[in-house]
Amino acid sequence: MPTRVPRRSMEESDPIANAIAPPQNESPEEREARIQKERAAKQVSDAIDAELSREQAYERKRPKPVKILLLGQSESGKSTTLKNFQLLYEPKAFRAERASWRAIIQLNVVRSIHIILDAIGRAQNTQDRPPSARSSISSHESLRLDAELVSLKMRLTSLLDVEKDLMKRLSLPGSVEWEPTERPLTSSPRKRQSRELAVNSTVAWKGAFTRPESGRNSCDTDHLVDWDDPADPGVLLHARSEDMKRLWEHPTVQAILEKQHIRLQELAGFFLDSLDEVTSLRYVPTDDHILRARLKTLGVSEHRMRLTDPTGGMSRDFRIFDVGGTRSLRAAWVSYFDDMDAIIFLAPISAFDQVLAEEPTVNRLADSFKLWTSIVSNKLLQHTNMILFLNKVDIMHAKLASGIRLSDFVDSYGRRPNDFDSASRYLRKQFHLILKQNSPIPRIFYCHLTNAIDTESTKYVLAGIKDMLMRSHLQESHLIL
Ligand SMILES: Nc1nc2c(ncn2[C@@H]2O[C@H](COP(=O)(O)OP(=O)(O)OP(=O)(O)O)[C@@H](O)[C@H]2O)c(=O)[nH]1
Ligand SMILES: [Mg+2]
Repeated sequence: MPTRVPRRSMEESDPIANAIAPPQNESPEEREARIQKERAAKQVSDAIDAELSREQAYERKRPKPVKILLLGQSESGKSTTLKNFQLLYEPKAFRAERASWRAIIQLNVVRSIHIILDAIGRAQNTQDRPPSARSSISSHESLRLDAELVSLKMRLTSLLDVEKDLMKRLSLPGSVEWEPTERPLTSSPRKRQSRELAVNSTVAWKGAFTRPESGRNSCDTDHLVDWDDPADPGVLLHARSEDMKRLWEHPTVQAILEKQHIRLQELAGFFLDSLDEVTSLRYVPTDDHILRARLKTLGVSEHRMRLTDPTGGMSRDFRIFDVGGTRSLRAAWVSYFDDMDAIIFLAPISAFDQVLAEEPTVNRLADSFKLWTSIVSNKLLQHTNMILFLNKVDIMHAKLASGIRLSDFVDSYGRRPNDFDSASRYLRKQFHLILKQNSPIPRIFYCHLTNAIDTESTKYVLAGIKDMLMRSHLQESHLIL
């Protein structure tokens, strides 16, 4: 026969009731004081509840933010486009970050110098080999390093310390990584190993270089940098400025770079033509320099800004998402596809003769076409506005003008003229065709030829996009007819 378990009292079975039960043997005065306290606590709790419901009601009534996702392969210009948005709509905050960008530009300079030193090293190795070993790379044989070049090389090796110092300051735990990247600058089979700095966008790395007392909205750029810092790498860069210039302008260096197919001017974060400014003692980057600074993105960063519609005077919250474009990071994009109002897809058309840093067998333009196809055909994005930026048109102009032929890399271009208008029209048509043939439901093709480091022209493109999105967003919210 089952034995009956006696029912426990409420206090015994419920630990919460147990905890808040009045103490035993309470005197009438103690009871009164307790009741007063409980009444006051309930008033506070009711006030918090009322505030929460008011906030929830406000959130429900408030129009949803306009969401924009920036997509495209690595180095396509996503972060640069975000910088343009910030410069246009949050100029104070953008400029308050100059000290951090100063450090990145210094790193970019040192990286370019290292690429040159590595190239000289390779040329020297070739020269030092016995003639029998040199026969297969005979194009390097005519190069001779003069005494000046050898001593420049030795002196500039000290810049390694600048790199180390900047890295130490940037290296908040988990904030940055050195990405070992293959960096072949052309489709040439020759591979070169070089390292590129990448920052995890979720970490506040920018704080490492801004003086705490300067504040985020400080406009006084001179106060952003700690000029008395004895470890400021700007001092050594200034001391080596002439050496760097002589190295970069040295005819033998130019010949070595050409022979090794290295086009430094096209490299992200190229500042060797601005060494006077960048290495001056009290250098603070201009807006243009910040746009040209290169820092690879890891992860996804969200930027919030409040934009105003100039006609109706209405304001809307905008959220812009910037992602890392390297192949290994693309799987993370899909979790941001839901609920986006627009995607700005960047295809750097000047990269038609380059390969991916992370996958040296893949042509960069082919990768952009493939990526665009997969984005426009994605069902999760069928209602999302697609805005295509055919970016880096400045480099495209220069490349075609220098005689590099699009048809050598894009067979279907055939015998069309090798000028910018024909080439850009052709590529634009190909991207349009892909959109038409692959979109799950018909959509408008918005396309702009852009140079994201040119603030003036980009300003108009972004303002147009903002107005278009604001209007369609308001219509959807039934706030305008
Ligand atoms: N000349 C030129 N340079 C550009 C243009 N757009 C971007 N850049 C430069 O190209 C480099 C790469 O741009 P980013 O914006 O960092 O590229 P990203 O797409 O964010 O790259 P990941 O973060 O690796 O995905 C930067 O140094 C930019 O200054 C352009 O239209 N013309
Ligand atoms: Mg980026």
